[in-house]
Amino acid sequence: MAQTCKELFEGVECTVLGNPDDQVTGLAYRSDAVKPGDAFFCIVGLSTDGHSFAQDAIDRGAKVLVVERKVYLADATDVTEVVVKDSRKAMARASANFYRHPSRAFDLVGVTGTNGKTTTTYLVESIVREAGKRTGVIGTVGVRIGDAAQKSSRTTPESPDLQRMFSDMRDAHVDVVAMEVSSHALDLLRTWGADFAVTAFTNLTQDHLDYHHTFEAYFEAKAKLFSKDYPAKRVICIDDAWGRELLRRCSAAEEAVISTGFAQDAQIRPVEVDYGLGSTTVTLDVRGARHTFTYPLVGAFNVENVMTAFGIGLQLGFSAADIIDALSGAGQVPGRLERVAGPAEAGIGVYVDYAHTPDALKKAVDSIRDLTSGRTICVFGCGGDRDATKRPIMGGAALDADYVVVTSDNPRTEDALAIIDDILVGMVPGEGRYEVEPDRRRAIERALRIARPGDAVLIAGKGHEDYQIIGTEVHPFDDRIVAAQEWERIAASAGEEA
Ligand SMILES: CC(=O)N[C@H]1[C@@H](OP(=O)(O)OP(=O)(O)OC[C@H]2O[C@@H](n3ccc(=O)[nH]c3=O)[C@H](O)[C@@H]2O)O[C@H](CO)[C@@H](O)[C@@H]1O[C@H](C)C(=O)N[C@@H](C)C(=O)N[C@H](CCC(=O)O)C(=O)O
Ligand SMILES: Nc1ncnc2c1ncn2[C@@H]1O[C@H](COP(=O)(O)OP(=O)(O)OP(=O)(O)O)[C@@H](O)[C@H]1O
Ligand SMILES: N[C@H](CCC[C@H](N)C(=O)O)C(=O)O
Ligand SMILES: [Mg+2]
Repeated sequence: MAQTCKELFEGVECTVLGNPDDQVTGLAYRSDAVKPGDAFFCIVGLSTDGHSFAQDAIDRGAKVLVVERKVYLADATDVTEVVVKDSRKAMARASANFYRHPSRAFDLVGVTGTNGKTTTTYLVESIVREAGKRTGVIGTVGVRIGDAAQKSSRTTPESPDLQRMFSDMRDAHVDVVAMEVSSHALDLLRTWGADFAVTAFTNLTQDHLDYHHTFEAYFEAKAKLFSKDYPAKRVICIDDAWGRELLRRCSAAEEAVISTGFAQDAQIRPVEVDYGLGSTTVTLDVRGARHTFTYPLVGAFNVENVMTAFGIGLQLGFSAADIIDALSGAGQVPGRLERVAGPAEAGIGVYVDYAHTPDALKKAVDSIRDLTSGRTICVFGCGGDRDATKRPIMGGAALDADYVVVTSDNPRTEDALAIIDDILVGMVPGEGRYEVEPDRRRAIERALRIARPGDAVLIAGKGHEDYQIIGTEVHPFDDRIVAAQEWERIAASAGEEA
């Protein structure tokens, strides 16, 4: 794929210093990833300034530099400089231009909110597939085109990566792409220039205050997906005040909105819910029509996700009957209340879940506790180099369980014990109902040893992750595998003792 500078920057306000007919063969935003013929975007970042890597990019063969200020490289006369106001915005638009607006070739669904994005995109995927259509999925668990999966290091990739994925999906004749849109992505313009058919909101509770600083700024980042920058049909869960505010804004703009939630005035709302251990039966009122069905997800929060997915399905033009068939047969979302098989035979429910925010942890613990006859034991920790203010609140939320083993998540470059100290600040009223075991494998073992038939163990925070980041090293670690291994060891030693 190659384009002239002129084609690449169509629609971008810019000054081209050099030859506008120069051919660009690729896009890069990290100097060490530059290939000969690339355009390199110099981005003023949060920790460093991409302009200072311009020479490195040229040394690696960059043909075009996109800059917010001229870098005047003395020995780079054959390099074209494109001066723009905002490198990120220019990068997003140029990426869409470079791949020739692939998101116009399918229906793009964007799901945002603090929790529930991954789950909702998986449910949307089931709905589309049930109708015999092709899907693409982009999010925390990875990228999928039909059944072909790729790993991805971001929930929402940077714009050149995102548009390349869209282009691959267009080539695969995908009909609908369901993607998660993180608040970082909206703030950093990763989805700028993408054409959405439907955008959906799940909820807003505390997370990422290290990045956004205030709740209002966090909300306004999410709200961008519902602004005139992203015209689309909308689905909004109105169970919190932020969803209601979005509904107000979209209704004022006379947009096609479906509201969902437990709220009495939601257009899709539950009339009756019967929560089971492995499934839930719900009667939904869908704009006046009643539908009763059973689907294989548990917990009240998943009722919200199911309703949001239902709304997205309707906005995409699928019938209620097809949506219900799909939701009834939806598969397990990896690492979301995923049951570990071994202990189940001994009457102990062990669940791995990705709850890594206060609201998610509270809801996950409460959902398990409500379904368990015995005690609920929770193992969790908090990630390092991320919002530290959520740690004590998560400590308090975990105490909804009968017993808690506080451990490490991904400490990253922070001291694991210091993170645990932050968590314990919120656990004072729970004196005697928790213990600390910083080694995550030992903590999981400990919880499994404490559990008796009828009890449940919730291992929270890492869900589908198959690694643990300690310092800057990435070690293999998968809660589901570790729990199965530790259970096997415990069961074997119990067998020997008997
Ligand atoms: C907070 C955040 O999102 N930061 C993103 C941001 O980094 P930054 O502004 O700090 O960039 P920087 O390090 O100052 O560098 C400035 C520029 O110089 C470039 N550079 C830097 C070094 C070098 O040697 N050469 C070089 O060219 C960088 O590529 C960058 O373009 O821009 C970079 C690319 O330009 C991203 O890689 C980076 O994501 C970092 C790695 C990250 O961890 N992001 C996470 C928090 C994130 O986005 N998470 C959300 C999930 C949220 C959720 O669902 O819970 C996600 O969507 O994944
Ligand atoms: N609608 C919801 N409301 C509150 N908590 C939820 C909801 N849906 C899921 N959760 C909880 O949040 C965890 C993460 O769910 P999911 O992965 O679907 O969310 P996400 O928004 O994609 O998260 P991330 O920001 O990490 O991408 C689940 O494991 C569960 O504990
Ligand atoms: N998308 C989330 C993932 C957190 C998962 C948790 N295991 C951690 O490492 O903190 C984030 O970047 O905040
Ligand atoms: Mg996700």
